[in-house]
Amino acid sequence: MTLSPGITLKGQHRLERHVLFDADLHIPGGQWTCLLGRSGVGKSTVLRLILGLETGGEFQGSFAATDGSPLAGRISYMAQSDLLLPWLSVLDNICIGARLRGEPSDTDAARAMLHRVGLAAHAHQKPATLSGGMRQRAALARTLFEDRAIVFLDEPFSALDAGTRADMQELAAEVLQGRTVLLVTHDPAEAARLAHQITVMSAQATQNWPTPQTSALRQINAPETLACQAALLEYLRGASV
Ligand SMILES: Nc1ncnc2c1ncn2[C@@H]1O[C@H](COP(=O)(O)OP(=O)(O)OP(=O)(O)O)[C@@H](O)[C@H]1O
Repeated sequence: MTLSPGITLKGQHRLERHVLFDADLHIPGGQWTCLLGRSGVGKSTVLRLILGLETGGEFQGSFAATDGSPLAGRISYMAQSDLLLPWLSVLDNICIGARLRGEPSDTDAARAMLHRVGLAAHAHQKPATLSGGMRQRAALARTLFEDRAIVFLDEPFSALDAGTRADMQELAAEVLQGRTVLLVTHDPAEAARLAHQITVMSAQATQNWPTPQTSALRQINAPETLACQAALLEYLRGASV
């Protein structure tokens, strides 16, 4: 795999007449950055901006990969809604990226990924026959299967029960090792466990929060993980959008 670049973004995003956020983001290459902040502050908008998708507003500023090459085509994206195509089987949804690019897809590898997210027995079902958590795991499998240098995950574990969530965090950390990951989450415990960098976003600024000294992926019950989680939660409860 080629080295995963970092991303910088600096500027102001306006929605109609008001400033939604003023951001100065430095996302390090090859690491996990967890982005937190109050609902509606613009976390998903940051992802959509960098992806070149519609945001409903206007951005004045710039963003770029730190290696100077275009970002287009190097990012895989898992949105909050699973975006599974209802007329395709789960397995065909996993392979959709290759199919859209006109490339052959490695069905065995796709099946192996489905196995890893616990959906091997559901490969030929349509998304509508799955539970919300199963659909989210199918979307995660599709994103991991894309094998890109940069990965954007927007609340990817939000529909999962606690045990499955911990399992999927570990799977994603393993598969995406060395990738540049930008994870939007509302869960301080998730950030404390997974992040190399924690960034808290408000309307006025983006600021980095101290991560534990230990290396990610951290033990859920390690004292430094719990301390980071508690301090972050306390801060977020007091933070305004
Ligand atoms: N396509 C759009 N058109 C107009 N406004 C939009 C559009 N997408 C998002 N917004 C608005 O931009 C603001 C930020 O939305 P965004 O989804 O980025 O927030 P968020 O921090 O990710 O929220 P949450 O944590 O609830 O997912 C909200 O006020 C939202 O209504």
